[in-house]
Amino acid sequence: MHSKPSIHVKNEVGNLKRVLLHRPGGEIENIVPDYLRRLLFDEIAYLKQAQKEHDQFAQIMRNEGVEVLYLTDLMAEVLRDRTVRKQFLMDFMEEGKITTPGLQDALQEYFDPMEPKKMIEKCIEGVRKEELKHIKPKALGDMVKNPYPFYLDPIPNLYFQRDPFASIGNGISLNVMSSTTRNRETLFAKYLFDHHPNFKGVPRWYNRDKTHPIEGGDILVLSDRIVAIGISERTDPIAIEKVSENLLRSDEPFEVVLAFDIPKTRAYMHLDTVFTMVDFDKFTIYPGIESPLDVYSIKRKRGDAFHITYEASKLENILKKYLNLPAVQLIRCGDGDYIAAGREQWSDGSNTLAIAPGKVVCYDRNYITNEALRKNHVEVLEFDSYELSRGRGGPRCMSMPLLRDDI
Ligand SMILES: NC(=[NH2+])NCCC[C@H](N)C(=O)O
Repeated sequence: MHSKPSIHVKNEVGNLKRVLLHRPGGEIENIVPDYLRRLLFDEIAYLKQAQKEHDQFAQIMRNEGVEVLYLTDLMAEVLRDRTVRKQFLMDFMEEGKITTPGLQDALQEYFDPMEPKKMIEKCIEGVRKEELKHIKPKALGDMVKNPYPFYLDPIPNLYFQRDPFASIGNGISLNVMSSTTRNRETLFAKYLFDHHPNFKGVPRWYNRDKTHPIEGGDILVLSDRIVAIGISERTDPIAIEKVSENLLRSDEPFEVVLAFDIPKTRAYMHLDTVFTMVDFDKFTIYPGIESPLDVYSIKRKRGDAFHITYEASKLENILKKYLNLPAVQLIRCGDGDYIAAGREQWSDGSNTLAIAPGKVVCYDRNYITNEALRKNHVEVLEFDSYELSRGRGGPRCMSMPLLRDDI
């Protein structure tokens, strides 16, 4: 048992103490129009501006006393160990579909002189064809010509640190991503939790060797008793059941998992694109998912049995009942206006990151929703959002809380 756990997240809104980010880098400049869709982007983004915005986001949190960690720094520490570095590269190549021996050797040679930080950045950025000069063909696959411009694909969605793993209580769900392009992101998380001295021994409620996908944007820790998980385009009910079983059987205080069945569409790919918590009794919600919204509760009964119940009641009532509150407030994206709601949801107006009860970080472009939040006595800290928003994710998607105060 740890004396001081490295993961402690028992709610969505308690004072944020430590957060994990990835600052977008060269991978953004390897997104080309032909592969936009497969890379889950809708537009070509301008990196310099995206980095400026990301730095503003990090600075807002630092100003509020949050310790900001970067994935590349932690991974560089992990890769200082030569054996781990070697194993990581093998795994990374295999998952990047580099399986022919000539190409494997050439890539190994290419990465070999690099410092760990440089190597990890390069893994994320992707490796273009012209970067590898000397490939000694050893198999048919090394010889055939292929017009695809990369040996290793870029990983442009890594700045959405919310998704590859999720902190729940003192453990994590090490996720299986629903797309090939994002699944390599979970390898970084695996190496972090397997090998970084600060993260060893953290319990896992799910693991990346499983078959059914679940992504962190669907997981909301509503309280130390209640976790909400979206059944979405990205998260399968079978994965939700598995996480629930492991979590509810553990010695964590969690008692109920609420599964929210949201529409399976790109615009609302995760629960946190349509529903986030902004205070202990306040939520933002995109009105397009409200009625009907099917919610199921998963509870552990005596012994080892689990009960799954359809919650036949309005969302407000379900939240009141499970969070033990006399009232809850739902604050609508676009302040309830149909056109504004659609526009602002598309740029993640409902995707707020709470850094304290009633204090959230938001994109500045969603000014109607931000005003609605303020009207409802929520403090909103804004930053620029021209470019980061092109990746279809907002402040919550871009951050993985590692430590939060209990409420
Ligand atoms: N937690 C989130 N809502 N993440 C948004 C991820 C956006 C990313 N382009 C994807 O499609 O996967």
